[in-house]
Amino acid sequence: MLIVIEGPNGVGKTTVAGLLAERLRHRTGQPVHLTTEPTRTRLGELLREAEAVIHGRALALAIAADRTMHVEDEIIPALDSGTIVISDRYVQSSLVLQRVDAVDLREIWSYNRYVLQPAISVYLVDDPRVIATRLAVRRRLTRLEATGTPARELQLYDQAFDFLKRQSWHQVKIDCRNRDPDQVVCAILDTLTPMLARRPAA
Ligand SMILES: Nc1ncnc2c1ncn2[C@@H]1O[C@H](COP(=O)(O)OP(=O)(O)OP(=O)(O)O)[C@@H](O)[C@H]1O
Ligand SMILES: Cc1cn([C@H]2C[C@H](O)[C@@H](COP(=O)(O)O)O2)c(=O)[nH]c1=O
Repeated sequence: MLIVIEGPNGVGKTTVAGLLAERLRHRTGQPVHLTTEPTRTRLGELLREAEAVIHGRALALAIAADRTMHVEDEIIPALDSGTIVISDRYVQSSLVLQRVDAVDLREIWSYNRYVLQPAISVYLVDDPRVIATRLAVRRRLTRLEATGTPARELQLYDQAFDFLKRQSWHQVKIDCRNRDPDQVVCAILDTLTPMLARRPAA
């Protein structure tokens, strides 16, 4: 089962993905692999380092190439061995961040349309003012964080959510307002329960 965690910069994806991995290991007794995009491969690390200078279409293509390798070399082998995979960011991130970088939504989709559909894409939302307060205390913002605003990102994420719905993606939108990370993870687990029940026992 591939679960992806999406949402604007600073909404809590990394925090929630880590906690969710722990809870799922405990609840299912099955192996859980936590991963991220850009990946921790040489290409992914290069993209993180070079995000300030690679932009627009070139970045969209490079991110899609990193994702393709991620799926083929890391995600599918883990799924094939019965492991639950959680990815911190996936396609919805591209449908937002590359748009912030002035690439058209349909063009971004054309670079991503053949990737593996996740079992569920979890979109985290919060009050843009709360997110802005979190970003304000960061020592350094990435180029794309500095270019967009939480309110604009949320607007683009909503559009990407609707777009992916039309592509028949299984998605859920989780409202994180006034919820601590534990409560957010409980809300995600509630939506995963029927899917987990259909998995063979460990
Ligand atoms: N539900 C929550 N309530 C309060 N604080 C939270 C919550 N979730 C995350 N945080 C805090 O918000 C900050 C940003 O969280 P995190 O790094 O997980 O966000 P992110 O979405 O992964 O950000 P980015 O995309 O920029 O990497 C952290 O300091 C984290 O402890
Ligand atoms: C998956 C994905 C990532 N990016 C860029 C945006 C940021 O510079 C980094 C992600 O860093 P974070 O610590 O997770 O905030 O990668 C992108 O432009 N498009 C994508 O699809």
